[in-house]
Amino acid sequence: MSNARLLEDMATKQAAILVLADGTCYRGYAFGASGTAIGEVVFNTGMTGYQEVITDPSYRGQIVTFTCPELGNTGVTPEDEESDRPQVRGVIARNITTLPSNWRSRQSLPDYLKAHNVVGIAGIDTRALTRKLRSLGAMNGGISTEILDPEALLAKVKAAPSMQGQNLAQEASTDRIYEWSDKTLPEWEFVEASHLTGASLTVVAIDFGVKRNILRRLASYGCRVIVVPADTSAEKILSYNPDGIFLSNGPGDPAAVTQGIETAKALLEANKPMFGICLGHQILGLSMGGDTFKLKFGHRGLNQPAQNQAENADRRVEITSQNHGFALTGESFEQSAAMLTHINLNDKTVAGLEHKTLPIFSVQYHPEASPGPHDADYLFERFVKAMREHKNNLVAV
Ligand SMILES: N[C@@H](CCC(=O)O)C(=O)O
Repeated sequence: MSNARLLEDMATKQAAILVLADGTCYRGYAFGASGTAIGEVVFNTGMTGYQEVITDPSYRGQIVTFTCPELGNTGVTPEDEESDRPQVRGVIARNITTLPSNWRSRQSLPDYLKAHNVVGIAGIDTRALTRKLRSLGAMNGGISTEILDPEALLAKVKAAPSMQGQNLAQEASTDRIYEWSDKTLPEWEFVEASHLTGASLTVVAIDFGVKRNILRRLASYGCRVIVVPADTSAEKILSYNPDGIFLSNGPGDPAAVTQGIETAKALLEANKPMFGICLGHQILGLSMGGDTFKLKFGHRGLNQPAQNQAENADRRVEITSQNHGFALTGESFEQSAAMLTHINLNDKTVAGLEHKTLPIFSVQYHPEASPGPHDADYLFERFVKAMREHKNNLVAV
């Protein structure tokens, strides 16, 4: 979109402002709901998948700015939601399309956000904003269509809590236990290889803010997936006699999810296959004696390189989908029960772990993609294999 068109849009549309905690103010125009949203401003560099990002529970409490220059082109499709509603506090875009071109779309992005009371601001140079966040670090910010005085909005931004120390997993979690069944899962999504069938395998998935595509990928192997709230006790989880336990992604600071960490510790004793993704990976790492820290600006995008450290993997690099602001400290595992299996090649942070003796492993990235590349999808197969082997061994004993 040309600058002239941008200026014209800004003249005809409702004004909105974005203020960062360092006092910088950006002016743009509103889309979605009117109002004010305050949260941690983080950038996502993916060129596709705005709908999956907006509905990903791991983004709770955050205002997401997209470097993708235009959002809304493919509208909103209910089957593509990663949860039942938008989870982000607010959306920052360079440009917004109000007339989607996609036969599957049921609603435009602005209408969807309006219906769910999510404030958006467009007309922002999101690439310049991203460069700023990269050099100064992710910080709180606010977008508003009603407080157009930058100083007044800045006061609200300054009063907002930092992401560090926030336990958001409980509020993102389910409040009831349910069995995942995806009536919309197409036939071709089921894995055909009979030796790998997950039929007769039961997985208990601890929901810290789970993305639907993870549950879909587990179900695609034929596993029975029982989803339980974040505060479910190890005893209750084990009462389902699961063949494997899955720890999901989720929002907030992993170190603050103390109950989840205690549960994971107790589950380690059960000697069952366990698999963790993102927050679930961090919680598993913390339960095995590791530490976490806050990254300067996080990893959120679809092209993060994770290198497999295993000898037999030949240092293969997986291009991965990521969304996290915290990470495990590599050194904290030197004396622990776990070892590092993957590292992020961009900054050498921990991207994967595995228990030295038990069938327990986890990754900081999102093998279910949605959006993103499928390089790491083999991890679901690995989990199903681990559960199958474990079950066969129990039968053989
Ligand atoms: N909330 C955690 C994990 C994110 C996730 O599970 O997607 C972080 O920002 O590091």
